[in-house]
Amino acid sequence: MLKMVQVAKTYYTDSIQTQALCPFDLNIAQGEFVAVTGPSGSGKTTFLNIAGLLENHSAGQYFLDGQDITLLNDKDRSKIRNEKIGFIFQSFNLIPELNLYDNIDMPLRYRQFNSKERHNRIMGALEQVGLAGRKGHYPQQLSGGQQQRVAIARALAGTPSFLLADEPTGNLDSQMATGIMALLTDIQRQGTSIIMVTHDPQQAQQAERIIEVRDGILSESQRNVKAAAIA
Ligand SMILES: Nc1ncnc2c1ncn2[C@@H]1O[C@H](COP(=O)(O)OP(=O)(O)OP(=O)(O)O)[C@@H](O)[C@H]1O
Repeated sequence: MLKMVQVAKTYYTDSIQTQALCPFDLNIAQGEFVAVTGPSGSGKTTFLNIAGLLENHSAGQYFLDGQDITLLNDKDRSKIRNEKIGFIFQSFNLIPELNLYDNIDMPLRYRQFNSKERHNRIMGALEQVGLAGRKGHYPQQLSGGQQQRVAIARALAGTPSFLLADEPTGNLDSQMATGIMALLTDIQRQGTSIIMVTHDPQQAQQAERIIEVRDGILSESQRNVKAAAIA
């Protein structure tokens, strides 16, 4: 599904070069749950931005579902980003002026779905996160955990190849965080791959694979046999 070959990232600012990511190879298969950990400034966000096509890599090749992303222009990259990648952020990133239904509809409007198809996708996703009854409510009428569920529904409604989650429980108390982790595990078991950046070692342990980033170097600890066995 996702294949990176000798991908690297260097930032050039004035006369300063920062090698944010050293060349690495990575394969992630359909349905895998991968946690990305590492200290502040190690390169996690850079990795996530490259995987999510929000930033260009400066070397190497990135294949998504067999397609070489490296060769695409900005317009085609945006299209693939919208169709194949679902984003979940620490701060939910819902639009306060829109109700839950319309929040989920927003990215679908950029796709070629008719209104019935969009409706079915929105309601299906809301049901999956247990909030179908709240579709007319606004984000501020929901708890933090519920808002993150809506953000997950928004990501799922587009049936992406994978979800990219950046500290998805960073703004939640531990009970809500547990609920969100259970939901993500459920989604992964249904076949959607998840790549999740987390500072929380306990959360990382719930993934099947743990990638650690240190000073721009990616390394993978042994497959998490326990999580894989439970899955
Ligand atoms: N736009 C940029 N221009 C120049 N350097 C950058 C840029 N973005 C990131 N860097 C540098 O690249 C390195 C990796 O940064 P990155 O944000 O990926 O780390 P991180 O692991 O996500 O950190 P945190 O956990 O604090 O968010 C850092 O040295 C950072 O200063």
